[in-house]
Amino acid sequence: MRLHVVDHPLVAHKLTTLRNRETDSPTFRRLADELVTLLAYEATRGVRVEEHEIHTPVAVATGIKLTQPKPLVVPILRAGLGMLEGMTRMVPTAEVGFLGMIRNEETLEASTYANRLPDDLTGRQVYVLDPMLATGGTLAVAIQYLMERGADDVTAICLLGAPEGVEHVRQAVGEDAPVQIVLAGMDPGLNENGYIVPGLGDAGDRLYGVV
Ligand SMILES: O=P(O)(O)OC[C@H]1O[C@H](OP(=O)(O)OP(=O)(O)O)[C@H](O)[C@@H]1O
Ligand SMILES: O=c1cc[nH]c(=O)[nH]1
Ligand SMILES: [Mg+2]
Repeated sequence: MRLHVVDHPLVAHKLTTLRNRETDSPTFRRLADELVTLLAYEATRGVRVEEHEIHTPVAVATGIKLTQPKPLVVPILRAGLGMLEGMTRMVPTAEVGFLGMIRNEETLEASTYANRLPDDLTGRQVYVLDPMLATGGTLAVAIQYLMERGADDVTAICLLGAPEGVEHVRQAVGEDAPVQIVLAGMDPGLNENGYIVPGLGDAGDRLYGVV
């Protein structure tokens, strides 16, 4: 499993504004959207492509195009929905499937309440979207499920992570798993409620104006 924390001043600048408790929901949504487009650039370096011949107005040229089957993008509802548009803007031909997951705020265990994915994920390259990687329980369950269903390459794009969460996912999927986590930032840890510190609070509530 590979971890990539994006090191770029624009990403850090947008993340700082995103964290600020004074940032309102419309601005939070716009920043999450902008951040995912920047992260997508890094996260898709390994997207599968094949040679593709085209005719320019001047000559024949060999370039590349995305291969079939298309990449599959899976936002984890609710908060992951705030990253979907930014991702599909970068990879417009991707197919989109959905997982609805909720973390029990007492036990911190994740459960799945919605599942709308293609029947067969054999050999699929999957991009999972979820802004927060806290204890890692949610992402570990999601990635394990996608791989059990046949996905053979999974990249999780998250805005913020904590070391405990990354290690939990690593333990769950295994060191050699074809899994990559791309983060805009890694925070020092979690508080007693399983929230990322300093973090940005509840990503879903902030995206969708829940006070
Ligand atoms: O790493 P974990 O400890 O599992 O926590 C992270 C999860 O918690 C948040 O979702 P939440 O359960 O609050 O659902 P929501 O998207 O509906 O807000 C977040 O979007 C992740 O899915
Ligand atoms: O810090 C956290 C942890 C879990 N979910 C969130 O939205 N934020
Ligand atoms: Mg939430």
